[in-house]
Amino acid sequence: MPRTLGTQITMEKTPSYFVTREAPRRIFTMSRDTKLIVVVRNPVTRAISDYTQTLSKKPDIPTFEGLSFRNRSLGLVDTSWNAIRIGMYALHLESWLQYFPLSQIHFVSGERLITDPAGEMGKVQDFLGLKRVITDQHFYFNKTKGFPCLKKTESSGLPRCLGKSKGRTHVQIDPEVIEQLRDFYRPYNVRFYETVGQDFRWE
Ligand SMILES: Nc1ncnc2c1ncn2[C@@H]1O[C@H](COP(=O)(O)OS(=O)(=O)O)[C@@H](OP(=O)(O)O)[C@H]1O
Repeated sequence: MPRTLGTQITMEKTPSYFVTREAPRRIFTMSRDTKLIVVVRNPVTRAISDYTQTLSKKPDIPTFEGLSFRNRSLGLVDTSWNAIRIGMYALHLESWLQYFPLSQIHFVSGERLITDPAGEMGKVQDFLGLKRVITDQHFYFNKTKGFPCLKKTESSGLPRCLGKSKGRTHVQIDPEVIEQLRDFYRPYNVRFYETVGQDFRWE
């Protein structure tokens, strides 16, 4: 971790920590005061996004429909496939709660991060105990990108959107498979909402 002054906070971003079994203990051992931020989105959309990203790097992989099930006609979802397993948020959260209180974990809605980036960033700043510096004035909706972008960056003063790998057009998936996955995730989602005390309204 980089060294910081007393007036600074260190931030580190590794999406895989949330689903890595040893991560909570290791981070707790390093600093029990660490604040954790997790961006969560509808696990079905997340799985399709994950698959779309992998497909762009390895075009020969099997279909999403094929990878999602151990036995599709029996509705047996393959929970060993990472794209599926990662979205079982309630399970992963349990490991973190063995070390960190819920008050030290903040969940950002991936959906609201797109529809209301300033609102979500406002809550992140509050959670970190920072003055709300990032506001609505920092964002604009870029029609070409189809996502909110920054009006200007600190370094160049120019507008900046996220790169091509963020906000790809998703692969078309059989609607029946989407329905099966929604059914699969529902109990995990409900348990997750109950644990964090927030309904993300994923349907
Ligand atoms: N402002 C803005 N611009 C572009 N994309 C945005 C933005 N806000 C959120 N998102 C969503 O971020 C998704 C990609 O983030 P990831 O977490 O998958 O990235 S990574 O794991 O760090 O590579 C990406 O997912 P996909 O749409 O599936 O590509 C976006 O939906």
